[in-house]
Amino acid sequence: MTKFIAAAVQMDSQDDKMANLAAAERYIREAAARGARLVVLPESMNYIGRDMAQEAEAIPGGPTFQRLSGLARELDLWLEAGSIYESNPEDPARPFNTTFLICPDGTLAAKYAKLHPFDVVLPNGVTSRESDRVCPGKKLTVAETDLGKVGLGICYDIRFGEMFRIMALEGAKLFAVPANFTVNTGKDHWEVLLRARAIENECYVIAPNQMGKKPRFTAYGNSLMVDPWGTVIARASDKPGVITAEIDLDYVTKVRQSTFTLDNRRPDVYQLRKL
Ligand SMILES: NC(=O)CCC(=O)C(=O)O
Repeated sequence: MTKFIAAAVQMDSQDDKMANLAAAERYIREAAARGARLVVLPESMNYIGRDMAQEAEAIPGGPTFQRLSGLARELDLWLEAGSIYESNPEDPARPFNTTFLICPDGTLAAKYAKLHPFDVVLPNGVTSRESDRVCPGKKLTVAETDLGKVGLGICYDIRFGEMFRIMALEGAKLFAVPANFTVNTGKDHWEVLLRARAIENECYVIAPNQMGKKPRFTAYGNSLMVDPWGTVIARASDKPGVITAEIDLDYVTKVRQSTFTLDNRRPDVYQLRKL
């Protein structure tokens, strides 16, 4: 399928998992009613609080996976489930922050654990040490779907251009980047980073963000969908909700055949290495 509708869901998730899942279900149903074949949820969609380890679940198999899998099957769509905390048997106190893609038949297509924990000291004095509470993943993930190859990243990952370039070289034409991006950084960096990743890799970017006050910072909202030319094709308001836009994979080819940023690289002079 070269043309389809995709949706990004902006949420204000808090520490009530049942309420977050009920909200996600409402938005997924709304996206399906608006014709979406692919729905992308934000980072930490089912829980934002201080007990990450306690709230961690198995993927697949856990209750959040089961509920979302049932919805993907019922609504016959691809569901990129934002991220949840995934149980980590080797270090139970530090779960993974994992995003996962569910096929329309309800099975798991792919999962990806955030590679880059949000370990920063922000200009407003806020310090984040996600790696104290979350175990970083160890591999990149490009999911095969009947909508094309989808490269997966989570929030702070968007700052690491190498990762997205490698996924583009592996065939991704679309990146799904669920986020819980801060207001403090987001006002200057969010849109610029998303558009840069889209332009330099000539890919669509679907980036649903959290909004509202969280325990450690306020989330920026402004969920975006960007096309391979870098044009913003959908932007959320300052409320939770669904944005949709048409994805046209032929347009990816058209842009790639105009600016040639993937073809005109100079691997004889510099190279990206995946270890
Ligand atoms: N949840 C995150 O990874 C936050 C990333 C963020 O806000 C940033 O500025 O980067």
